[in-house]
Amino acid sequence: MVSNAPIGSNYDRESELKAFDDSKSGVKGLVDAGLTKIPRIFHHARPIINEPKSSTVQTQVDIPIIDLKDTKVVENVGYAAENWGFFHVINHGIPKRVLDEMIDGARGFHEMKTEEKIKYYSRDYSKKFLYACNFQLFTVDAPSWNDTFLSVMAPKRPQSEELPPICRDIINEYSDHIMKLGFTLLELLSEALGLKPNHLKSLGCADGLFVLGHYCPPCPEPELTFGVNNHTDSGFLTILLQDSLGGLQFQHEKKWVNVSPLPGALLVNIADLLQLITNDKFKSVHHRVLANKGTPRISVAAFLRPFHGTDSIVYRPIKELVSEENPCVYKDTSLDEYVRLRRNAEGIDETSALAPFKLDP
Ligand SMILES: O=C(O)CCC(=O)C(=O)O
Ligand SMILES: [Fe+2]
Repeated sequence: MVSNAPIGSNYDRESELKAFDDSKSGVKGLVDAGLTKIPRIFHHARPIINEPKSSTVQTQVDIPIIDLKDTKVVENVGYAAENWGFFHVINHGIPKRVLDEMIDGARGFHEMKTEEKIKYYSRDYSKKFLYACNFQLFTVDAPSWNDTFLSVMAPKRPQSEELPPICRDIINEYSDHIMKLGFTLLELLSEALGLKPNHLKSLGCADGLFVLGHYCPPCPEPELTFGVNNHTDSGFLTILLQDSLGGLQFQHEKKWVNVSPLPGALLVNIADLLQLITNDKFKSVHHRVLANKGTPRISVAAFLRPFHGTDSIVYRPIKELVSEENPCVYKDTSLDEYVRLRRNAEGIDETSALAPFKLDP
């Protein structure tokens, strides 16, 4: 594996990672302890401080806004999925109260007393609810400055007592809404592909729902790390709720675009498996979150994805989307192989996690 580890980083990294993980209090714990410099394990090999800003970030870009009540919604959503991979959705029908309570619930969880929160700290992915600092803490070259909880909401809801009381009700309510919205989006995307409305749903694109609550506490040296490392999402579709701070950027025309939060809107992005089954028609694009000095940033990402235990399922481009003019570009790809190779590719920034599955690499 290519290493992105900072030059001169010949310290006992494994021990530092382990000691940090054993504390079970995440990056929030470090900040609460009054840290003024970030630990070396968080130093990125290619930090934001080394990026020539003017040439890498586009500032004045209007990202697509999809109005679900617009008569041209199918055409609009298809255009955005093909040309941007990211779009805002408005008139989605989820009440503002639910969005606000979901952000507050995620904040409430991460700001609980450490002794209550550490009960949930785990890397046992068979659990329905767990929290950790970086689920890939030990495999990435530098972790993100971010603590996350993960709640597996479909195909089967967790038992009530598996969810923390502080956010139990809102995670359930939010997930009901997100599932409905997810079905609507999959219908629109199916139609935009010229398929029957239920096509993507019938392929299992919304069988699994993971809800992730991210918390990026203020970072004393934001220029040396990232709030969320550069990545593409691994499922089919991601629906993101973010607070008003901003910091998310995605790749468009080889530059980073800043996503200014749009109050009341949700941000949707195409993930890798949807790019694969649409034979590259829809684009799963790289994105990242900048760390910041000032205020904790909260975001909630809902992943529509396959569910645990479906590792042997094989994905391939939808046959209706393949033709002589549009030949199939992917080999048959099993979920477990995709997950395994994806892990190996972490930290190699611009490489698509789908690259190993291309027929003509
Ligand atoms: O927090 C964000 O804005 C983005 C989170 C994200 O990209 C993810 O959870 O995959
Ligand atoms: Fe993401």
